[in-house]
Parts: sequence; structure tokens; C-alpha cells
Amino acid sequence: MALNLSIMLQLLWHCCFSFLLIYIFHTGSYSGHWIIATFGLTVILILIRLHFAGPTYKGLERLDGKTVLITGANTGIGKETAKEMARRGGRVIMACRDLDKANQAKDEIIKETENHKIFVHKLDLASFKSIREFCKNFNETEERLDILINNAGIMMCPKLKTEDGLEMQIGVNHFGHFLLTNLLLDKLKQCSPSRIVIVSSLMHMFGQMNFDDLNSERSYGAVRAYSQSKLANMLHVRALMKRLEGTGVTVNGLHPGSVDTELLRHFKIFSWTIFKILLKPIKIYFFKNAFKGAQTTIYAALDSSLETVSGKYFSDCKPASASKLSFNDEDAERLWQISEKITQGR
Ligand SMILES: NC(=O)c1ccc[n+]([C@@H]2O[C@H](COP(=O)([O-])OP(=O)(O)OC[C@H]3O[C@@H](n4cnc5c(N)ncnc54)[C@H](O)[C@@H]3O)[C@@H](O)[C@H]2O)c1
Repeated sequence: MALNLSIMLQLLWHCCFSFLLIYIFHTGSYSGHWIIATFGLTVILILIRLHFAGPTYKGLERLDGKTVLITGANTGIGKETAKEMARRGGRVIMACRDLDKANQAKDEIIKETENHKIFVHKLDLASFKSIREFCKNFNETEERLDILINNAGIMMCPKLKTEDGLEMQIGVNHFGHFLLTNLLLDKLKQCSPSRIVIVSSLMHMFGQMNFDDLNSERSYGAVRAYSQSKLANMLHVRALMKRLEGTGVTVNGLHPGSVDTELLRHFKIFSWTIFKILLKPIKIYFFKNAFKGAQTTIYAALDSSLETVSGKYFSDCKPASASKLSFNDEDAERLWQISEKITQGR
């Protein structure tokens, strides 16, 4: 009943939006045929919506007896991923910065899935101290780690620094997850076959590794720093894949699609309110919702055909082409050495 109402409301929206567009742009040439024009445009809009909504992962794998750790699981893609892992019977560890929001999300997940094995732990990826404390506690108290999902991310923030003095986007998106993964590797190896899923982005294609100024000390661009951090995610996949050969642990990267979440919360331009209003119709037609945005992560984490697949890049629940730069072994190794040096010393 609720679903039917939601479909009816969506149809009504597409119809009204088509009529509005036709009314605004009408030239008089089809003035007698506005009903046909509205109908035609409604169909086109629905097809666009269906195309950009993306696939739903259909695999039936269960996670009973398995443990999944997801960073940034209190909102957006992370929360929807956590929900799906809970539905499949997994023990889900939500590693989050904001405990109040995380506990609210946990209550929602338990209510919806009736799985009570959902746990919240404090993790701030902008602090190596917090990451070390989290991992020490995790390694001492948790018996298993079957799937690690490096999902948390920050996008296009103003120039900020982590607790350890690193530029915030590469600090959280790459260096934080690099340390976290290294400290959890033994547990993953003990539980092999196990998986590491790194949520990168299509934006890695626009990234350049500025090794002389990784922390943007000399000049900072919010988009540039984000793209660099997402390319760093892909180089992390590359370097880690080689180190994990023969261990039964796989690592893959992915682009979740353009997803309507709170990720753009730091992005401020001329007028945020006007921008949000202008963005709304674009989001409705060209962005996935968070549920659909989580599907490629779920696929990479669960699909049984990927048991031994490592070092790949996925989008829309299938393999996709990553940027050539992400296959550059020299850069992957250089970033690995720098990341080890930066994270070991603190
Ligand atoms: N939304 C998109 O269109 C899109 C596109 C490509 C890639 N991604 C990637 O998907 C991932 C999830 O993003 P989302 O869209 O769900 O956005 P989101 O903002 O809803 O979720 C990001 C999560 O990361 C957490 N986080 C941020 N900084 C943190 C820190 N210092 N310590 C711990 N957690 C921290 C946030 O609290 C939040 O829970 C990100 O890595 C993002 O780069 C998103």
C-alpha cells in the first residue's frame, strides 16, 4: 500500500515536472498538443530516472557467523551497507566519529532488520590516536573480521588539518584508512577468505598524485585534494593487492555512483540555498538514493564470484575501467612507503 502510494506520488511528480518544463519552454508550435507533449516528456523522464537509479544487487549470500566492519556507517552509503549486512545475519561493527548519530542509526537498523548483533564503536579517521585505540580494542575483543569496508569519506571541505597535521581529505580518505587497514590485517588473514572493500570514486580519474606537496601546504584546491585522495584509494588497492597475494584476503575499489547523501555538506558556493534548490531536480533524475548507492559496495563485499578477485575497480555492480594512473606500480609503491612513514611515526 505504502509502495503504491510512493509510486503514484513519483508519477505525479514526473507529470507535474514535465508539464512545468513544457509550460516554461513552450514555443507555441505544439500548443494544441500539450497533453501529448507532457505524456512524452513524462515517459522520457521516467526512463532517465530508471537508467540513473542503478542496479540492485540480487545475490543471496548470508553472513551468519561473520563479522563486517564499516567505517562511516551512520549516514548515507555506509548506513545502507550496514543495513544490508545486518539483514543477511552478519555481526556488524559501525565505526563512527559521532556516537550519538551512530547510535540512532544502529537503533534504526535493529528495528528494520531485527538483527541485534549491531555494535557502535568510536573511530575518528582524522586522528591516528583514535584509529590505534579503536584497532587495539577491536583486535582484543572481536574474534573475527571477515569484511572490512573503508567507506567513510570527506569531500571538498575548506582547507583543514587532521589532528596529526595532514590535509583533511587525504588524511581521512587515505592515510586514516591506510593505518586502520594495516592494524586489522592480521585479523583479516586469520579469517580468510576475507575481503577489504575501498570506497573510492569516479573522481579518482581527475586526480594527480602531487608527491612533492601531498598535504597541499603550498596550494590548496578542494576538488583537487578530493580527487587526489580518491586516486590514493585506488593506488592503495594496487599496492595492497600485491602484498596480499596468497593470503586469501582480497582488496578491491569501487565507485558507488552519484549518490544523494550528505557528502557535499562542506561544499559552500555563492548561495547554498539557491544551489540546493537548483540541484534538487538534477538529483532526482541523475543521482541514486543511498540504498542504490550502497549496491556496488554490497556486491564487492559479498558476490561469491569475486572470492579470489583482487585489485579491481567496480561500478554499478560490475567491473569498470579505472584511470591508467591507478595502475601505476611506481606511484602505488611510492605512496605506500610515504603512508607507512607518516603513519608509523605517530
Ligand atoms: N555520494 C556520492 O555521490 C559519492 C560518489 C563517489 C564516492 N563517494 C564516497 O562514498 C563514501 C561514502 O560517502 P556518502 O556519500 O555516504 O557520504 P556521507 O557524508 O553520508 O558519509 C560519509 C561518512 O564518513 C564519515 N566520516 C567523515 N569524516 C570522518 C572521520 N574523520 N572519521 C570517521 N568517519 C568520518 C561521516 O561521518 C559519514 O558517516 C565516501 O568515501 C565518498 O567519498 C560518494
